[in-house]
Amino acid sequence: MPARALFIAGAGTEIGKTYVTAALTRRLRAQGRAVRTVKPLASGVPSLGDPGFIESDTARLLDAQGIALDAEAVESCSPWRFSAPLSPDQAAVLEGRSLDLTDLVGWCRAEIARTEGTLLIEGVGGLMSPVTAVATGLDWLRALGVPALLVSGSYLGAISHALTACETLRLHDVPLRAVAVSESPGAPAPAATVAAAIARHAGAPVFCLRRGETCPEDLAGLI
Ligand SMILES: Nc1ncnc2c1ncn2[C@@H]1O[C@H](COP(=O)(O)OP(=O)(O)OP(=O)(O)O)[C@@H](O)[C@H]1O
Ligand SMILES: C[C@H](N)[C@H](N)CCCCCC(=O)O
Ligand SMILES: [Mg+2]
Repeated sequence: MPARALFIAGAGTEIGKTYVTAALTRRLRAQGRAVRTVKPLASGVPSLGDPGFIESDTARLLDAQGIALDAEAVESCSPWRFSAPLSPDQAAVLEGRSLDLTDLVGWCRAEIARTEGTLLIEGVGGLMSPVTAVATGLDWLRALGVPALLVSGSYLGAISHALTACETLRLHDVPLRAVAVSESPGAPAPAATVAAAIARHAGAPVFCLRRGETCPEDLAGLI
């Protein structure tokens, strides 16, 4: 039985995708549900031996799954890792490497087929950040044919960024399960106010994770 898969997309980069994905992973596990979380493509990743690796998306997602950090676990979570904190296509060029969308999609499909329960797939950067020289995260998501959870911040401007991503998903017939607003530091408006504004236009349920908060039960219930 293939996994129920969900792609976590961002209205932008460094917006809270990993924070929300890790929180959602912990909540699903607490509910006794089988869940696996992957970040297939990552940039800005130090080498495994670097002390900073513990702050990487891969390390944080493995920790949320209760998986010990070792080379095998890292490879199975994030097979394409690049060190430059840039768009993955640019980071790959700096290492003399390249990536084809067919390989990325093929890997994800194989993981969906072999995973029991729920498979959470964190994207990279924002929804339309390049993932290869010619493809964006939207191309990746459309090729997978799985629903999305969109992560927004609550900074000034976040409403338009989130609704622009929602509209893009709608125009491309990508099912949007929910929007999760992850509170941004120093935002001028309460995150709940930003979430309510997004909810008026998003056409999907909107949830809010204040700073340091865990994943709401009813968000996990939707997945
Ligand atoms: N609700 C929150 N409470 C506390 N910290 C948060 C929250 N949302 C985001 N952060 C923190 O903000 C920083 C950026 O968040 P995160 O790494 O999840 O972004 P991202 O969208 O996954 O970034 P990337 O595009 O690099 O994958 C991290 O240090 C994260 O722990
Ligand atoms: C380094 C950063 N945290 C992400 N891993 C990659 C962000 C790529 C953004 C590309 C873009 O949309 O401008
Ligand atoms: Mg992340």
